[in-house]
Amino acid sequence: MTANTEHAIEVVKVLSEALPYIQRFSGKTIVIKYGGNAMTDEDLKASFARDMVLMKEVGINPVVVHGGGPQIGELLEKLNIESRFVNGMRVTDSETMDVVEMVLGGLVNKDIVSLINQAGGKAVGLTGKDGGLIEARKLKVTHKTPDMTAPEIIDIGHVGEVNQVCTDVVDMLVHRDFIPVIAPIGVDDEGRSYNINADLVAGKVAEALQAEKLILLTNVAGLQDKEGDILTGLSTEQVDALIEDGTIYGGMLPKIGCALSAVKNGVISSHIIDGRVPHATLLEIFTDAGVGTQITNQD
Ligand SMILES: Nc1ncnc2c1ncn2[C@@H]1O[C@H](COP(=O)(O)OP(=O)(O)O)[C@@H](O)[C@H]1O
Ligand SMILES: CC(=O)N[C@@H](CCC(=O)OP(=O)(O)O)C(=O)O
Repeated sequence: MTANTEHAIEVVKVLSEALPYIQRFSGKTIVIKYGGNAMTDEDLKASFARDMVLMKEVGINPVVVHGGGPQIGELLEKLNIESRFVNGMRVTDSETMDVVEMVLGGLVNKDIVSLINQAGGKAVGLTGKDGGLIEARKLKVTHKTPDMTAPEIIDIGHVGEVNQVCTDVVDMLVHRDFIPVIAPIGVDDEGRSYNINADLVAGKVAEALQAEKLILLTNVAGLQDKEGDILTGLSTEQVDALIEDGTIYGGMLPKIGCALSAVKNGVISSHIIDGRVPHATLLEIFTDAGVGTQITNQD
C-alpha cells in the first residue's frame, strides 16, 4: 500500500461525517498556522501536507502560514548565539535576524512546500517580502513583572508587527489552484526585514483574506485552565482575566491575541488545536464536535 492510500483510508475513517462540511466550506479560504512545535516528526509533517492537499481537492482553499521557533533555536544554538524571549517574542539582533530569515524563508518553508508537492499538491513558498505581501513596522514592546510598579518599554530589535497585508500574490496563487505557504517575515518601506511571530502573521493574513477559519496548530490540546482542562468559547473579558492571573503566558499570548483579533475583524472562527494529533485540521473542519479551543466573535 502506498503512503497516499494509507492516508486515504485513515482520512475516510476521520471523515465519515464530512459531507455537509465539504459543501459548507467549498470555495472558502481557511488559514492554517503550522507551529514549529508541531513539526518535529517527519510522518506528522507528511500527514499535514497530505491533509492540505485533500482540502484543496474537495474545493477548500488552504493558505498555510508557518512558524519554526524551535528550528531557529536549534541553529542559533549551533552558532552559539543566545536566544531570549520577551512576552513570547524572540529578541532579534541583526545576527539573529539573518538566522531567522535563513531558517524560516529557507529550510522550513521549502520543507513544507516540498512535502505538499510530494503529496500531489501545488505549493508555492513565500515570505512576506514576495509580492509585497506583508508590510511590517517595528513592534513596540512593554514589559512588566509583578515586582515592577510600572511597565517599561524595551527594544527587542528586528521584531515586527504587521502593518498591512497585500493579498494580491496570494489571491493569484489561490485562483490558479496553488497552495500558498507563507514564512512570517515582513519588510518595511525602507527594505528592513522583520521577524514576526507566526501567529500574528496568520491572524492578519486571515483577516485580510476574510477567511472562514483561522486554525492555529500547536503543541497543546488547546487553551487550558490551571487544571489542564481545555477552555472553549471564551469572551475577551474572560481571556483578559486569564492573562492577568497568569493562566495564559508565553507563546500562548500572541496566539490568543490574534485568535480574538481575527474574529473581531471578519473571520468566522479561530481555533487553537493540537498539531501533534494526526489529521487535527481535518478533525476540526469536518466533524461535528471539532477539536481544541474555538473562539468566535461574541460582541
Ligand atoms: N493557558 C495555556 N494553555 C495552553 N498552553 C499554554 C497556556 N499558557 C501558555 N501556554 C504555553 O503556550 C505554548 C504554545 O505556544 P508556542 O510554544 O509559542 O507554540 P507554537 O510554536 O505552536 O506557536 C504551550 O506549549 C504552553 O507551554
Ligand atoms: C518575533 C518572534 O518570536 N518570531 C518567531 C517566528 C517563528 C515563530 O513564530 O514560530 P513558532 O510559531 O513555531 O513559535 C521566532 O523567532 O521564533
